Amino acid sequence: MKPEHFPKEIQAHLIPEQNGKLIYRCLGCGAEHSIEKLLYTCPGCGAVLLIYDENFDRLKEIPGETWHQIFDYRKMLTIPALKGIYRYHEFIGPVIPTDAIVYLGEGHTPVVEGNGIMQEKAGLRFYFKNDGQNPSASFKDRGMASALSYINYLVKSGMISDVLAICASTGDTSAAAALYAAYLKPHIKSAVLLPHKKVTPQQLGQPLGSGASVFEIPGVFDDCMKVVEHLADNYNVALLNSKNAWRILGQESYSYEVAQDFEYDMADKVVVVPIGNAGNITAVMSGFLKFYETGIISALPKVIGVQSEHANPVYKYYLEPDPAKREFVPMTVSPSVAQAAMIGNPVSMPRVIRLAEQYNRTAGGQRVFFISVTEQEIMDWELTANRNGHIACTHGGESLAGLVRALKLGYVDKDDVAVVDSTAHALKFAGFQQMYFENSFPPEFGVTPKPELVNAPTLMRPADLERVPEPGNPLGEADFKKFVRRVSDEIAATLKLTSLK
Ligand SMILES: N[C@@H](CCOP(=O)(O)O)C(=O)O
Repeated sequence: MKPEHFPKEIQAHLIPEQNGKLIYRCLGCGAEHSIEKLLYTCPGCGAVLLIYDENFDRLKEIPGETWHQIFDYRKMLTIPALKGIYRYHEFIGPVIPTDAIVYLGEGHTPVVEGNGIMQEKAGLRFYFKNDGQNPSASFKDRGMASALSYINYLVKSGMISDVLAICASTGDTSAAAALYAAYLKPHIKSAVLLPHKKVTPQQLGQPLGSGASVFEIPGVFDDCMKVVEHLADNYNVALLNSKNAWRILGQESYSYEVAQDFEYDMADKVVVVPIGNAGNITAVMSGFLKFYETGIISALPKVIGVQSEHANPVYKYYLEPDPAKREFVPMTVSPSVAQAAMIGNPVSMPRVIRLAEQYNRTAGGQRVFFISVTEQEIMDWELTANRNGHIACTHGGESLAGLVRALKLGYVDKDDVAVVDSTAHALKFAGFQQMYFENSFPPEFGVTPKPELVNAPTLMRPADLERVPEPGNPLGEADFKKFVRRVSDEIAATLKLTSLK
């Protein structure tokens, strides 16, 4: 549909204008800095930043119902720049002109309801939001679309050139960074730092395939992150981790989509996300707060942040009920099947502390909860979900395990409706499924397979057949007939099939 065919009152809002006045604000000293320079930490005190729109109040002048129509009508447009996360342009990057927006198919990921079996097992109605169906197969594409669109805008405006984008990664961020940077060739090149042997083969293949410079570093993600921070402080590089506040803006699209997916009715809703570097839960809280402040939603959903007990520094911080006594202690992580979240010192921790407090205060009571789950629970829930028609990754399993535990702890009510984040595609973490099926987990994971969740292929090679087909060496007609009949008979016997004759 063309803009002129939409209702008159919506036409004026349909194509967003370059607007807003964005600034970086320091979460430590409160100083404000211009966005014309790429900043990751406050030049004054070194604390992390968030981006605020000084003209945000103009968005409140549009009634909530009108915003619903704007976003709903934008769904029907065929303008690529507005097909992804920038459907919510006014909230994500109002300073970015539409011709600088990079769209690779990110966002608007499916929301798939758990079937009857799963809902009964979980104890409440829930949906998976499949962020593995983003272009690089994880939610990081939301943040990269935002960060790289902004960098593209700076390049197009002549403010920067020959950008070397760099990140540390447990595997998803690097795939997304390399993909978006490759699209913006030759202006942007990328380099990614990965902890050696701590990303899956699929994740290692992604930045290599996109042409990034890939560096494997001894240690864990937290060590890589320190190197990237050092590089960003001392060299001319663009840091693409979620320390870069533009990433957070893009990842807020997750909340906007959940709101739109549920017709902006967030009462009795629960949004469950795993926590690693903590950029995601930061963005989720920030996004819902912005929609609430502008009247687009009239209730704040509960937000549940889930961590594995092998990497749960955020959960441990919130174990202390008295906010004045809480102290954040980075932890040494142990091997985890939720490998992308194997992070002991999340860079966004100060943002989580700030936004969780604001979220609960705005809601008038506790709406943000933190849960820790075992490696066993993560694997069991992931495999159970996938046996019931989902494509959840281990982090999806972690989220679902967290939801079930939150229900038991009374944070969630059985009549609530939950949206569970599967942050990446199951295929990225297929190796953990294989370890489960083969009972080959190293002892430090603490995972023992449940026989009913184990699966393995059966080789059908009837012993009495002298010859079977081989590539490039087909059987003669008689041998082939025999082969088909014998293999069919064995499959039928194994599956106890009833004969039609
Ligand atoms: N899980 C992440 C770790 C880095 O997170 P980021 O959001 O700060 O980039 C990954 O996939 O690398």
